[in-house]
Amino acid sequence: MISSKPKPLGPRSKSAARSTSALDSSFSSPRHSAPQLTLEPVTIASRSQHVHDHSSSNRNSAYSPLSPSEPPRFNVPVLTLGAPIPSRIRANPRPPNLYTLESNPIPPSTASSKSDPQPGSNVHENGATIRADKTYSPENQLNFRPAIRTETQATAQNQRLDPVKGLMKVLDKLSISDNATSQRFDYEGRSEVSPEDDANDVAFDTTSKDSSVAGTGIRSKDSQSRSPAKSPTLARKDFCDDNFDVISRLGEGAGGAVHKVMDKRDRLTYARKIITTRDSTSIRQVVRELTIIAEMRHKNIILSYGAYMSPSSSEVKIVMEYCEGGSLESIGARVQEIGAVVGEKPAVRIAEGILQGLAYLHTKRTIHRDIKPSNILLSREGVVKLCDFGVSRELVNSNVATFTGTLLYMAPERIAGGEYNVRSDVWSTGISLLELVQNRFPYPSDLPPMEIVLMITGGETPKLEDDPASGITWSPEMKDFIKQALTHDGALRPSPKELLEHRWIQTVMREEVHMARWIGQVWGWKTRKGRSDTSDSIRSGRPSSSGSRK
Ligand SMILES: Nc1ncnc2c1ncn2[C@@H]1O[C@H](COP(=O)(O)OP(=O)(O)OP(=O)(O)O)[C@@H](O)[C@H]1O
Repeated sequence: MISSKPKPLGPRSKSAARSTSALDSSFSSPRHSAPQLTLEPVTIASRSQHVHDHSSSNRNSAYSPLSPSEPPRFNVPVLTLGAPIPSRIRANPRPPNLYTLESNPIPPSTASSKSDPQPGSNVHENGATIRADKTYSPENQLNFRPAIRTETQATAQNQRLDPVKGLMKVLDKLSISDNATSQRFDYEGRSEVSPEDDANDVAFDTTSKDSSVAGTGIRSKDSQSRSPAKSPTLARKDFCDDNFDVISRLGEGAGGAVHKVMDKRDRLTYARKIITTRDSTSIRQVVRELTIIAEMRHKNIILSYGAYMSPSSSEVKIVMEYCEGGSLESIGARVQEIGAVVGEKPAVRIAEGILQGLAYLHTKRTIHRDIKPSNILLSREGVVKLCDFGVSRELVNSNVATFTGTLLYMAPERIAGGEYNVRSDVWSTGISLLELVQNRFPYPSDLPPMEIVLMITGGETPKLEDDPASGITWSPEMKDFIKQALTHDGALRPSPKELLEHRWIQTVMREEVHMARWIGQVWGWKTRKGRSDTSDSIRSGRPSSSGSRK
């Protein structure tokens, strides 16, 4: 028995990865033979703080930097845990967003002068080839439902140069319809699926009898807070600052902060994203985001309840469902913190949820364009919810060469400024998953952006590799899945729908995984009996009998 007292770790230090345990080991048969470790409670932020606040800023402040005497333990250039690290790479294994390049998709002047390409023809712009199945202009940015589109097009001349007017119109239309909370669509956008019918989607209701999540034995930590699904009377309501209590700060992105808020009128909890509209460009961005999210109804896409603009400020506030499970970024950090690893079964559920969400977006002619761990949320029941459509846009945006999103997760073709499509989101999914299961970013992280760009575009493709030192072995199917997702050539890379057919998804999805329990284990949520659900097998790294990592 090795006894290891956790040392203060850098945010993504790999020392924890050496003392791993499969987070799903309680309901799986791990293939790894991780050393048995006694992990003492880590000396970082309290568990309750993690449950309610997954902000990266909070998390970062909870960690101490590696002590100068302790060598960094994560690996370069890519994939094998434990290799030494060049001195040029600092201890922080993943930098913050290196940069996010944003630009207005079409300046009004350009838009008004541009002649619309014929559907089906190819548009060449800034080195990118775009299939112009549909044209993109500020006019249809301001629309979010087909019926309104026609009307808006009719008044396009008036609106083109008035983004504030367009924003107000979108805000006005955005409030959710009375029955929207009970309506979901499959990823083909065909059939409606109600949360009650969907066994995976027990989300939205922590109001039932005993505030526990169905079947999990996990009692809601915040029995006073409720999610909105079972309150049809309040499905449509007016949102304004006065009606909300801010409970905690969940995080902050480029656009603004996200808070957990509670509606004082009914004590329902939401996540509220603030976007500061400094100028017409950011207003256009907000309009784009609102336009996209207002259309989305899928269990793997964050549900938006409405938006409002504070009269006294230039802020737009988007009210959306609160995802108690946090982002993959916060989950990854937490998993590392407790000295565990994510097993294949939960990994496959997460992968499947992301791909279903992307496939659905594709049916809506949308690519996300900013898939990364902080934009992949999990509900309390462990259901994936893609969020942050601030930089996503319609597939046929004629200015697709606009270089947005986070560089680190960008597909090679995007970085190279070439043609891209929904398959670029698949690359970002592969990098995000690889980072999650390996507990480290797949590329050397503190390299100057240009060096990372060269690695990504130069074809240095990360792989999922076993970690013999920790006794971790991944299935060949999972390795192949990652390999397919990270196909360097965007044209050869599978689409989300194609990747859903991969045998790793197909086989492992058949196995039972209790994602609600898993996410409860990750965050150490209390069970009905009042004890933490972070089971002994997670803490100790106890290998299960058959030694499979699944
Ligand atoms: N609906 C939600 N429920 C719970 N947490 C959320 C929700 N939406 C966002 N968050 C948290 O807030 C953080 C900030 O979200 P946001 O979308 O503003 O920015 P980001 O994705 O982190 O960065 P950027 O927008 O700059 O790329 C996320 O990382 C996530 O942890």
